[in-house]
Amino acid sequence: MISSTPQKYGWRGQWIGWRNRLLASPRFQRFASRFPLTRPIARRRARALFDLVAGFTYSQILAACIETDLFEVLAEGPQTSEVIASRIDLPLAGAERLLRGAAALGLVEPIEKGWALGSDGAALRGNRGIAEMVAHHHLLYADLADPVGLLRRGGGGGALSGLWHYAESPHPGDARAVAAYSALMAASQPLIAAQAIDAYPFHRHRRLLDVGGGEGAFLAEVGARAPALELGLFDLPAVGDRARVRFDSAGLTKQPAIFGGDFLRDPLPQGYDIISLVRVLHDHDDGPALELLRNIYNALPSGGTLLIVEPMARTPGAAAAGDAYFGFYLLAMGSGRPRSASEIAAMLRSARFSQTRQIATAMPLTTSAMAAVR
Ligand SMILES: CC(C)=CCC/C(C)=C/CC/C(C)=C/C=C/C(C)=C/C=C/C=C(C)/C=C/C=C(C)/C=C/C=C(C)/C=C/CC(C)(C)O
Ligand SMILES: C[S@@+](CC[C@H](N)C(=O)[O-])C[C@H]1O[C@@H](n2cnc3c(N)ncnc32)[C@H](O)[C@@H]1O
Repeated sequence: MISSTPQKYGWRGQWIGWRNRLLASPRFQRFASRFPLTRPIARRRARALFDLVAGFTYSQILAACIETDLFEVLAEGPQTSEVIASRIDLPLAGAERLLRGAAALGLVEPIEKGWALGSDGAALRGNRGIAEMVAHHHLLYADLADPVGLLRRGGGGGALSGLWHYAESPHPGDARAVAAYSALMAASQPLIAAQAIDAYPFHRHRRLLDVGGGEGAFLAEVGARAPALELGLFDLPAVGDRARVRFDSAGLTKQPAIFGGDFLRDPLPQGYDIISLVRVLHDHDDGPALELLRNIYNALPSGGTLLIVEPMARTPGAAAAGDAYFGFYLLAMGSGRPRSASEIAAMLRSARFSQTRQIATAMPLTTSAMAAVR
């Protein structure tokens, strides 16, 4: 065990110590909750702390709404408790308990003689990918039942890692193994693609290669927005096969080229003036991540662009998503970590890229972007 030697952290450390002693004092808390000027602040902070303590219950109420298809039922219009109970296949008491809980969270709304979809329920329903994410969270939830154990083990080895470890298995070509994860990624891709397309001028390029492009959901969206762009996709062979099926039915003007291989071992195809890495870099530990960046550097022409799109750590206003959610998600997955924009920029420089620049996106909570030039 490392002994904690007293250290001096300057005036900021002293201020934090004084502030924390005050905030922890029951007498101060009692005073602040009663004094009219501090009462709103005390209530707000208590509410935020309560959400932190009880948030897993809220998530499970949401999971029950998704599993029972409650939002779909309410999207047809307001309904009585009795009708809802029969439609979502719960006893009346159970349905009413769920409806009350969901109403408290803004997901549904009580209305005369019944219930309607709430405003957050409606926003959530508008993004199908979120429902898919919620539905697969039972895997992460199981892994997080023992968070300290997970941290001690260094992550992985649990329910979530089983979903994606095909990529590191000795036979990563198994169609069944890749199906669930690839479908999940494709379903959640619209959340990401729309922001990347709004933020980055793809039409200025001629040929785009999406590395780790999954089933091709990202390319299909970019292709629809920039039809002159020639498209290519690189992923494991079994995943590429799934992309072929999607492209066949997507009605793109030109069929994208599909390359099957291992981006850590095989050379990437050349002749593309932009390569994208969408939700890929953060899946990998630093060593393989740097290998991948070097592989991309070697494939790009001089002046070619690498575009990295993924949630990033320490993003102002989105640190809870980057550092807390994705930090622990990737821990449970068993490899990778969310990196900050400056960490990614440093990795890009060690892979000999230049002109790294962050690209502002509309929703950094789920998507940040960075470009660099060979
Ligand atoms: C109309 C009236 C009366 C008033 C209008 C007022 C007004 C302007 C309201 C705004 C309403 C509005 C437009 C709301 C919009 C809400 C939105 C866009 C909400 C979006 C929420 C997004 C969420 C919750 C996203 C969640 C994403 C998750 C959990 C993603 C998980 C991704 C994973 C696990 C990816 C894994 C990839 C891997 C494996 C790590 O590589
Ligand atoms: C998190 S998914 C992202 C998929 C897609 N870009 C998206 O955002 O929906 C990571 C992708 O990288 C692929 N992948 C992982 N390891 C790989 C490897 N060594 N070689 C090629 N592709 C790999 C996976 O098959 C998967 O499609």
